[in-house]
Amino acid sequence: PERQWCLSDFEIGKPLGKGKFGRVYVARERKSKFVVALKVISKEQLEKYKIHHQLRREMEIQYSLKHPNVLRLYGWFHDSENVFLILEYAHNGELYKELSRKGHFSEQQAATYILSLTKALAYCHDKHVIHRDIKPENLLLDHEGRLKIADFGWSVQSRSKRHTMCGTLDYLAPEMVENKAHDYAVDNWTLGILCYEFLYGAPPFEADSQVDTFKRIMKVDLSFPSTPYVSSEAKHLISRLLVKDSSRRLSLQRIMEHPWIIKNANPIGVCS
Ligand SMILES: CC[C@@H](NC(=O)c1cc2[nH]nc(NC(=O)c3ccc(N4CCN(C)CC4)cc3)c2s1)c1ccccc1
Repeated sequence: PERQWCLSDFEIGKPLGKGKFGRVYVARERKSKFVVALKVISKEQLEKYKIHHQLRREMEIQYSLKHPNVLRLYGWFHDSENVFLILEYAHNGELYKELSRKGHFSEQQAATYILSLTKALAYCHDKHVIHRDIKPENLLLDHEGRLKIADFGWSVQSRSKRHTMCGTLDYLAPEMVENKAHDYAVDNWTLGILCYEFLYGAPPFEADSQVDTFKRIMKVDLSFPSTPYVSSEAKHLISRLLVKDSSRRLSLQRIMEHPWIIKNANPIGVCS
């Protein structure tokens, strides 16, 4: 069976990030010198926010997923105060930092990331997992610049549960904004949002207030700026994903076969 880990097995390095629940540090396993990311969640927080079931689901889901574009969960352990998740280390950090640094991605870079995401989501949906919280903050880059989906804190095993979402509305599909039962197609909508944001540098329904974003999502108030230049194939793909009726959104399979993806994406998932 998997060996039992404990904190003294690791040398803890610098903090990598802070989420609503917990913090992540780079760490190195002493014997193998293998570098990981250690996510620490205090048991006090688990009690306070009653997120045991969410954490358990995140662990079970992420532990079972083994895909090149999904961040691995290698194991976990706990001590008297904390629960520790031993996660794959993504050496190049958060994709959104690269996006804000570059302003927007080239069509090749954007298509490569969208293809990686689509393959990862097809794999997750195959295992009846809906991530539901795909946004640039949850996308990491490994040492080769390969995209990794992280933080399955909001994912569910196919049955859609009622829950309150926190954070930005920008990525929420209409059925989630309306808190209707939703299905896998929410992730397809989000792919449309991300494709737009990768190419233009901002999400399509951004507004000054949450209420206005809400209204723009419900109206699917989509428009394409004249700069930067974006090909009509890219706009076609985005328009076939940002569709209110979830049953009419382009399927993951059809995204992989879309002319813009075929023409621009690097199939090995890494751009030169
Ligand atoms: C996605 C959020 C989630 N994060 C994880 O689970 C995370 C899991 C995981 N594995 N590897 C990571 N790597 C980094 O965070 C990272 C950040 C910056 C880096 N660089 C800075 C710039 N430099 C030029 C190159 C190196 C390198 C690695 C993270 S974050 C989370 C959830 C709850 C609490 C905290 C964090």
